Amino acid sequence: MLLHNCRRSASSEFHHLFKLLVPEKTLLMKFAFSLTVSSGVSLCFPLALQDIYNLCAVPTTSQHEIVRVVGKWTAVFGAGALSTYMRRLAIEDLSNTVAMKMRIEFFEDLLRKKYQVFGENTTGDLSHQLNSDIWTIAYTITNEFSSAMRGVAFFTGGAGFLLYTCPPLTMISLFPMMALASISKYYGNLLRRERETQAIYLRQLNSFAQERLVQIKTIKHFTAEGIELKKYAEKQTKVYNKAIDVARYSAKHHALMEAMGQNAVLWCLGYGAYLISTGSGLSVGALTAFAMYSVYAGLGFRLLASGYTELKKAAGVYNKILETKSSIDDKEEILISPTILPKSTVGPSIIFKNVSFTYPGREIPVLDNINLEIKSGEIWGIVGPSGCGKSTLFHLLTHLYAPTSGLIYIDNVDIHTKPAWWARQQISIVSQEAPLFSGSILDNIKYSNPNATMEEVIDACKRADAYDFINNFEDKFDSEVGEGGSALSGGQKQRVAIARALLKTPHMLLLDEATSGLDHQSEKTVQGILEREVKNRGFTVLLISHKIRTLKALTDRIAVLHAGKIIATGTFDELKESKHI
Ligand SMILES: Nc1ncnc2c1ncn2[C@@H]1O[C@H](COP(=O)(O)OP(=O)(O)OP(=O)(O)O)[C@@H](O)[C@H]1O
Repeated sequence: MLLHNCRRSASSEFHHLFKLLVPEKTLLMKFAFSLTVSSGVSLCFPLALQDIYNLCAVPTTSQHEIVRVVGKWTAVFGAGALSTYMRRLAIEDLSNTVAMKMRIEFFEDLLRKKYQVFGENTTGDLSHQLNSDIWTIAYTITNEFSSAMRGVAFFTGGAGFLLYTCPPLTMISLFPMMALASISKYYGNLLRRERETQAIYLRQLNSFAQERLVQIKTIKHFTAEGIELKKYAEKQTKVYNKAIDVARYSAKHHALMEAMGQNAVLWCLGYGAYLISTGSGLSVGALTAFAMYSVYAGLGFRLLASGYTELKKAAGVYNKILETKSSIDDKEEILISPTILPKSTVGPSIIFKNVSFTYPGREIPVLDNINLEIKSGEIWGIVGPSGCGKSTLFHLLTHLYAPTSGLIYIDNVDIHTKPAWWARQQISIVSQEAPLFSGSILDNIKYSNPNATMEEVIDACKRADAYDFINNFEDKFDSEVGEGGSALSGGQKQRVAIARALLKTPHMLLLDEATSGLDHQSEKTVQGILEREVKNRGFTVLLISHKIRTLKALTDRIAVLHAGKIIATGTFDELKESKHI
């Protein structure tokens, strides 16, 4: 019963895996055809040897006969070489096609994943799955599958020939193969378990390295290179030790397989020699072909066994990918080609009604029964001590998370009755980090509006006070910003981020401590830009700031948050009077 279940689960695992090949019908047909021909031709090799040996055994053989036999087999092996070429090409095409399609589909799945479920996997883990794991699967279901199929052909062809020509000899050469079967099964299971652990260690190493390289500046600031190197070396040693365990089992497996395979031939030849010596009628040519077929049968068995082990491993890796893939509930609708909204004359109203929120996996609510009514085009300040939930309010408005209870309205529309992009499309957010992508300044600015004209880009840059410094760069708008914008100063990065936010023609502007990471001069510049833009109105503004000057100069009203609750709302002067700010 247990065995039956194991077989059933292995076949359903493989079924999942091979479904990946189904769409590639043309390539599969090329592959199947070339595999059949090349395996068939390989199986003929011992027959060719048998022919030649038999010619040698007859001293009166004519030269013409030798040329004819050699010519016939040369043509057969020529066709075999052609089919091997086709098979290799079809396999490579298949693996790369499967990997390409899987990667695009997986990447799309990641982009569709709701932000709130994203945090369950580290980025290192995801990029390992996207690159390495998908390649392992694509490679295995093509290359290893091809080897396993050749194994089937060699084993059945070889064993069939043996049985047909001399059953007693067959029993002798197949006996070591029975031993091989149980050895392979034992080591196959052991290796699969060990390799799974090895893959986990490798992923941990990958995630660690990726995070450290992203944070290289922090490492340098804390002169922590030595500590990080030690940690990396420890993790790498764990990977190495596991790899050696795997290698040890694998080496034992191969050594036993080799010894058994050689013994199969040796015992078979020995017994064959005995049969010839007893005058049984067995020819030297037939014995040679027989010995070669027993090699084929052994080799076929070996290919089949290792193909099976590798396919099981790939099935495990594929299961992990299927687990990472989002369920329907974890996905959100995405815009394939973003549409830019027309400029609004006045921004929308925003209402938070009895909104409470607890982060997934946490128990204590971060926001507790928030009620806020922001009128169309108003500028609101959000203030409160660190950790009181100010940024979380923005996360809910931009639909990155859904409230645990309560409703959020934009222009009297409950945002959760709309796809997530509906709210995001109307919002531009400028935060402390100014996250940029590697690429040119122009790429980064047009990120919010890929169809913008150069005039619109220049206008946004002028409004963001970025035009002059961009123009002073040697490559102007084509200048590279470096990874994460590392080739720009903090103030320049922030101004590029503001230009990008403005080019989107937002209906709502969310400013999250947009100037707090800057030096005094840059802060003054960026502050000035924001004051100018915010005063221009045309959008509703929510701004998180600790700066009294900003709050006084810009806001119509302010909400004071404390431990996730709104404890006061009013104008700057009212709140000053009541000593809330
Ligand atoms: N992704 C998250 N998962 C779990 N808890 C989180 C997450 N993000 C924030 N928190 C917690 O929620 C609380 C509010 O965080 P939030 O970033 O909203 O505070 P804030 O008022 O903006 O703080 P600051 O002024 O320091 O930026 C904090 O206690 C924080 O630890």
